[in-house]
This record gives sequence, structure tokens and C-alpha cells, in this order.
Amino acid sequence: MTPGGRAQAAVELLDAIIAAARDQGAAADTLIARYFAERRYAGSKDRRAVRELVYAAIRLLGERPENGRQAIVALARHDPMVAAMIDGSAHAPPPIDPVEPGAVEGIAPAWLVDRLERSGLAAEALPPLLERAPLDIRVNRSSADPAAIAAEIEGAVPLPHAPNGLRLPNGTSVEQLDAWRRGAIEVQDEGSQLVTTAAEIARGMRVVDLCAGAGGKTLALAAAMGNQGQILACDSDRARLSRLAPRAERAGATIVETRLLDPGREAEALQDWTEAADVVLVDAPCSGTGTWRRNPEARWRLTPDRLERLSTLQAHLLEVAWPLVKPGGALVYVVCSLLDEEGAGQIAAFLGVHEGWSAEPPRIPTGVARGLGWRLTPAHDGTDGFFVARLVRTC
Ligand SMILES: C[S@@+](CC[C@H](N)C(=O)[O-])C[C@H]1O[C@@H](n2cnc3c(N)ncnc32)[C@H](O)[C@@H]1O
Repeated sequence: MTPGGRAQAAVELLDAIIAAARDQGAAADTLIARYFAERRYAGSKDRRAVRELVYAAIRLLGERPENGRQAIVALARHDPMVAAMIDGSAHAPPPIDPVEPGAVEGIAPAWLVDRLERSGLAAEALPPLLERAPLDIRVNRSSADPAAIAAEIEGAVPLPHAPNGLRLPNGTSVEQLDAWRRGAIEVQDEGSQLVTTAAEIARGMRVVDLCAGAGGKTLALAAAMGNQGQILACDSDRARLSRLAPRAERAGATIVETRLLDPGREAEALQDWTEAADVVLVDAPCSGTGTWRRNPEARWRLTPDRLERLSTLQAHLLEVAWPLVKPGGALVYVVCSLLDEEGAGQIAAFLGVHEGWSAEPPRIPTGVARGLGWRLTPAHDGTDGFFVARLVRTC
């Protein structure tokens, strides 16, 4: 592809990504993969260059642009190398008129910046939300030793805080590594590894992972339990949950049972676990404001209405979760969001109507207190953004 052809491909992809963000369609990565699956003539260098243009534009623009052309115009005004690609040559986008409007640069839509600031994020903590994320892995302690794995994988270095974590050079094809194939490692951000630590899990426990998805945290829990005890991994999304079993098998996690839940009827399906769990983990669905490093277009998807619906769902899941905790057990609530309405606010509301619970600071070696929970941020901790609270049932 010519430089102009790459710029034109970026415009087409940005059009698709903007429409998908507006209509809750597929993620940017999926759209990029589909685009190139239909254009086999594009080589790996072309694909990488187009992808970089697309993500540079997404990161640059806080408000969702009207279209891909406005997005690339803004990027060109920011970066002369991009401007030089838009020269009107064959396959290139038409040249930019000096008075042509471009999309507006920014961290996020104004309403969302306002909510983040009201949630206690300082102005300097906002740009790191959009920096490139590192590639972190968790070593499966049930079957492997982090030092041995570090020696086996080129460029691997220990994570600053998570004891079983390593950081790999960006671009490492993890699924091609022998260590991955034999179930010794999983890709997992350091923040995710640390919030799992907050569960203070031990061998032989009975644990419910209420929103297990494809099992990222379930597998970390199973490893922390030395594969002894019982984990009930639930989710309402059949496709996600169905990916858990093969991952558990690869990791040798034999203590995991999965259960598909019907939204709104979760309590019925979980009656046999009433007051039976030592720990219930609620890794709740959220706006993902803490994971913009990986999904920067997520900030173009969120609306106040959607945030409100997520917040209602989070409160509902806390209501589903607490009856499963046995006296003396713990409810661990996690969101990968930095907004108080999804984090500290949820915990304050829960404790306002439930007696017999006390909030304990999670034992995480980094992060800062937020309300009755704990918060990790890219700026302070170099991890994805998370809120985690640990509530102990006192009676
Ligand atoms: C943040 S994700 C979980 C990620 C997962 N724990 C991990 O570590 O990879 C939240 C999950 O909640 C699930 N969910 C949404 N509504 C639910 C419900 N009513 N009951 C159980 N799970 C639900 C979603 O399908 C999604 O997989």
C-alpha cells in the first residue's frame, strides 16, 4: 500500500469504529481484523501502520468524531507525517483544505471528564488513562515458578507488585510460547492480578466467582488455592462462560464448576450456595474507564444512560452476592472503572442498607484508599484502573 492508501484505509476503519461506538457494535480490534481479512493484499507492515494510525486518532480525540475524515484531519493537524500522507494521490484521501473542520482533541467526552474529576482523579492522572498498556502475564503457581518462567521467556522481567507476574516486551506472541501452551502462564494485567490478591484466598476454600466471564480471575483464584477447594464460576453470557472450561483445562484447574445464570433470576439458581461461600467475588460489568489503555474507543461508547444502567446492574449483583457469603466470609467487589458511581458509591450504598458487614482495606501493596475501598490507577500504580472493596460478613 502507498502511504496515501494507508491513510485512506485508516479513514474507512475509523468510519466503521465510530458507527460501532454509536450503535454498540463490534470492538475496534474486531473491525480491524475483519477489514484486513477482506483485503489480503495488505502486508503485515501495512496492517501495522494502518492500525497505528487508527489508534493514534482514537487516543487523540475525546469526543466521538462525526466521521473518519474528521478524525484523520485532526490527526494530520497534530502530526505532520500524517498530513504528508493525505496528498490526494491515487488511493489517498483528498487533500485537506485549511478551513476544513477536524474533530476535537481531548481525553474523553466533557461529561465523562467531569465525572472522573468528581471521582477524585486529578488532571494529571487523566492522560495516563490513554497510554499504551504493557503486556503482563501471571505465572500459574500451581504448576510453574515465576523465576524459571522469567528465565525461559526472552525479555521477561518481574512485575513491580504482583508476586507471580512478569512483564513481557510489547508485541510478544504469548499464545505461541511453549509456557502458554502447557498452561504455565496467562495474559493478565498487574491490576487484575492484585485485585485477585484482595480476595485473600486459601487452599480448600469454597468460592463463588459471580461474574466470571471467560475466567481470567477464576484461574488466578484456582492457582492461589493450589487447586484445592471449590470454585463456582457463573456468568449470564453463554459465549464468554463457554471459553472458561478449555482455559481451566489448560491451566490444570480441576476445582472449577461453571453455571450459566439467567439475568434477573440469579438468586434462584444459586440457592444451593446460600451462606456457603468463604469468598464471593463480584467482578461486575462496568463502564471500563480504567481500561482505556486497551480499549480507547470505549470512551466514545459510554453515555450517561448506559452508565446509569450499569450502576443499577452492579447494585443488583451485590444483592445477588451477599446471601451466598457465610458468616465470617468476604464479599469482594471489583470494577475496572474509576467512577465513584460504580465503585466507592456502590459500597457506601450497600453498607447504608445492610447491617452486619464491615469494610476492610484490601491488602494490596500499591494503590490508594477511595471511600471504603481501594483504587489502582495507571498514573499512580502503572496498572489498569480498578476499584476494589472487601466486605466481611460479621454476623
Ligand atoms: C468485568 S466482566 C468479568 C471479567 C472476568 N471476571 C475476568 O476476570 O475475565 C463482567 C461479567 O459480568 C457478566 N454479567 C453481566 N450480567 C450478569 C449477571 N446478571 N449475572 C452474572 N454475570 C453477569 C458479563 O457477561 C461479564 O462477563
